[in-house]
Amino acid sequence: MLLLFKLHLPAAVNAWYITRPDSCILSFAFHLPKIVLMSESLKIAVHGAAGRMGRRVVALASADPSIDVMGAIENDQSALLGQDAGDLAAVETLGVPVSSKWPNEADVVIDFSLPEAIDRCVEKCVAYKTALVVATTGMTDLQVERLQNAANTIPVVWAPSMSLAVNLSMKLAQQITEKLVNVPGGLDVEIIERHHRYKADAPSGTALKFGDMIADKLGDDTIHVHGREGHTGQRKRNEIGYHAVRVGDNPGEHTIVFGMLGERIELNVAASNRDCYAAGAIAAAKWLIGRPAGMYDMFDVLEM
Ligand SMILES: NC(=O)C1=CN([C@@H]2O[C@H](COP(=O)(O)OP(=O)(O)OC[C@H]3O[C@@H](n4cnc5c(N)ncnc54)[C@H](OP(=O)(O)O)[C@@H]3O)[C@@H](O)[C@H]2O)C=CC1
Ligand SMILES: O=C(O)C1=N[C@H](C(=O)O)C[C@H](O)C1
Repeated sequence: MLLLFKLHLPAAVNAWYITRPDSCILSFAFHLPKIVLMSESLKIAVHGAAGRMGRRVVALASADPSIDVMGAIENDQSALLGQDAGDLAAVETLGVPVSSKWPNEADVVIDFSLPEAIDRCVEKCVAYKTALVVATTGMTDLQVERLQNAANTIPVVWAPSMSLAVNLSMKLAQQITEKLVNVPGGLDVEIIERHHRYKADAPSGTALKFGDMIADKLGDDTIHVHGREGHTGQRKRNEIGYHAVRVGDNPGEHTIVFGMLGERIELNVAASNRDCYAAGAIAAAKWLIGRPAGMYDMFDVLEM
């Protein structure tokens, strides 16, 4: 029997190979990419599998015939340990129990967890040379540094929003800023984000990324101001203001206000449900397989 597999190499070599199964080398040593047998399903483990996002990833991934959801990782205190991940996600029973044990056979881990959970996830993925999609927001600078170090060893996609519409809007926001940065009378940029009442971090990772990308075009002296209260004095020319609204079950909405004297533009991007993020993370997982170690984002995945 012959098996087909695809090999992604750092250089311009990226081709289809044919080999016999008994001569397959499943992974190269340190720094080199895994070779994934394309005749097999992509083995995905979900970190934070019982959470709001984890359940949607399980639901969408289990409906994809090219994916085998083989791990559903949760914290060792979770009341949901042992429950079937498919049942929790309200799809078919998958025979994959929610567990705190790390599945060492995964090709990719998709993480939608919490900052307090991310370090172990990164360590395990490095230890097992597993590709990693990180969607968790609110990480500390040190955690980001650790993730960046991990990307020297494994391929990582890291983005505060996996949504196509959000990533496109980020590019549009940069273009708008570029066009308006020197407008007579000056430009005021404010970012309003709205999320569900359960969200733990503020402002959203997405709002911060919008702010960073806009600041790139505004200039190095940009000041990031989080909310306003009291006798604040006049707004400074070089501020970006952030406002975090927490209401009901909003799955995520961002409005970037570009205010000028006499007119304004509001760029609004809103999710109707969480599937835009789950689908984006699954696309990132597929894209990541076979890539060399490195830090990637959704602009890479979406080729923007
Ligand atoms: N990049 C993107 O596109 C998106 C990112 N997000 C981000 O994803 C993260 C998760 O969001 P959401 O699903 O709403 O949050 P949830 O709180 O619903 O889910 C987080 C899950 O992680 C679990 N968890 C806690 N500790 C650990 C651990 N040590 N190991 C494994 N799992 C653990 C939690 O379990 P328990 O409840 O028992 O603590 C919970 O089930 C947030 O940071 C959010 O901002 C969300 C949407 C889109
Ligand atoms: O917690 C959420 O829900 C979301 N978090 C992400 C963020 O902080 O940017 C992405 C999305 O907006 C939903």
